[in-house]
Amino acid sequence: MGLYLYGSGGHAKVVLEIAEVLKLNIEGFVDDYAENKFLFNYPIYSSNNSYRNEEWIIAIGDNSIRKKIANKLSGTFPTLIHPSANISKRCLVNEGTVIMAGVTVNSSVIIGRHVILNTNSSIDHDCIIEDYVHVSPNVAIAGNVKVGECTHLGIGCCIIQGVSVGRNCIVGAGAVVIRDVPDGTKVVGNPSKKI
Ligand SMILES: CC(=O)SCCNC(=O)CCNC(=O)[C@H](O)C(C)(C)COP(=O)(O)OP(=O)(O)OC[C@H]1O[C@@H](n2cnc3c(N)ncnc32)[C@H](O)[C@@H]1OP(=O)(O)O
Repeated sequence: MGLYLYGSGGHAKVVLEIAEVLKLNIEGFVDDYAENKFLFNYPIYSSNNSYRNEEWIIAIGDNSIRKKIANKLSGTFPTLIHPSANISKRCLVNEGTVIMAGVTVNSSVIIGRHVILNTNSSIDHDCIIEDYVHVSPNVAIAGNVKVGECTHLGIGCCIIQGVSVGRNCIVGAGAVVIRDVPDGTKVVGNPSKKI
């Protein structure tokens, strides 16, 4: 049984390289919208093929699409952790989550299902990162922060300790979050404000 990557876009290319460095048995990609039949010599299949209890990584950056696909796929969802990531032995990483090169996760953190911890992001002690969150490259999250389901933290933003960011939020690139962010809010700037 091999691993299928659902999606064949830019994010999937980066996920592929983690699977390769981990020497996993990669079957190929699944993408109904791909223009080509292959990506880097791996086949791109249709989602209409018959799949039985396969291993999947949903390699799509958009949180709501990732959630939708997770809810319709059956099989197993491994976690992919790049060997250069520095993950505390006292944290919990749930199924389907991808952790990219250079990420740091410190003690007592809980990471949900199908989360993306993108390149060089840093998550400090006692944080809770809920399902389907995307933490973009170079994000810095201080201790005791909570990030709600499906929230996107934009590239290079930072969040001070103890703050709670709600569900379905967007934190803009480079934002500095110093206060709680309610569910469904888009914030930008330093200090971050709703737009
Ligand atoms: C590996 C990867 O590629 S991972 C993906 C990484 N990508 C990201 O992190 C993208 C993050 N996205 C952003 O920062 C976006 O700008 C968003 C989502 C915050 C806003 O996007 P939109 O809703 O389309 O807003 P829009 O571009 O219309 O801007 C609205 C206003 O907010 C301002 N604004 C937008 N983003 C930011 C930002 N990051 N910081 C400060 N101000 C911003 C704009 O200048 C504009 O201000 P104005 O009305 O005074 O002209």
